[in-house]
Amino acid sequence: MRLLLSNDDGYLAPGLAALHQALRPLGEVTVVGPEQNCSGASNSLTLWRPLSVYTAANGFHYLNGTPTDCVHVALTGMLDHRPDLVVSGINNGQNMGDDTLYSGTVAAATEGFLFGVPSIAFSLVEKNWAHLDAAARVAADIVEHFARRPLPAHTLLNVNIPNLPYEALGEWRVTRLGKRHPSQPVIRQTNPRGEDIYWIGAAGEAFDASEGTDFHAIAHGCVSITPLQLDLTHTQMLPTLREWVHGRRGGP
Ligand SMILES: Nc1nc2c(ncn2[C@@H]2O[C@H](COP(=O)(O)O)[C@@H](O)[C@H]2O)c(=O)[nH]1
Repeated sequence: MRLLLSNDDGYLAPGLAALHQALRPLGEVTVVGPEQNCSGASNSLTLWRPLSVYTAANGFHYLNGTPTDCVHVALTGMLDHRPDLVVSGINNGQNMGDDTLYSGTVAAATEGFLFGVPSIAFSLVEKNWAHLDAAARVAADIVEHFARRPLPAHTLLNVNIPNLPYEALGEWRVTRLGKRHPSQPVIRQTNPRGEDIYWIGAAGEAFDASEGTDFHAIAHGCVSITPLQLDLTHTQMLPTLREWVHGRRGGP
């Protein structure tokens, strides 16, 4: 297999190194990661300045842009081949429910998906890498299974892995995204120059963690595998909106 790896915690992050180490035996692995931590970067693309690509001593490429930039540049300007799989992570923390909208880790995989390459995002649900070795083994198990039984090109998977020793991990569960309550309010402070500054508050607690969700699977020690799609059309609203539009008086 030929794999393209990226992440959003930065090219020096332990999660990327562990993922690379775990996937190397499965084929040819190219790494293109962001120079900085881009957590929360979502699908942002850098359009207002050029990007520069560098190569670290360990052979990882990195660029002064976002996770989406990394995969975009790799697929359209660096690689002389189309990878069999784009793999993003292993994220330092969970990407469940609404997190997936803000996540740079998911965004890197999404960019591969948009270019027609099957893609997988991996996140270890608790920060600070306690059982990163176990998460890396799970990532290799899933990629190996994909190699044996490929999924269609239009595959985008969001995988969350419990923070547990490998032997304590439960089954792989196919899940849907749960939902969170809105984020906590910002934290306002004053800087040394007397100006207000704001820290984004914590993510909201789970609102829908019912059976079948990613939250539920993780709460039961299982690996959560969620298939994602990108069509944001709110189809259930279409009839209501048509009525709303056609209900205009004297309108065209
Ligand atoms: N509102 C907040 N959201 C948070 C916070 N920490 C994490 N998050 C959410 O999780 C993802 C992390 O994903 P990443 O792949 O971008 O690292 C992030 O995008 C948010 O959705 C937080 O403190 N507050």
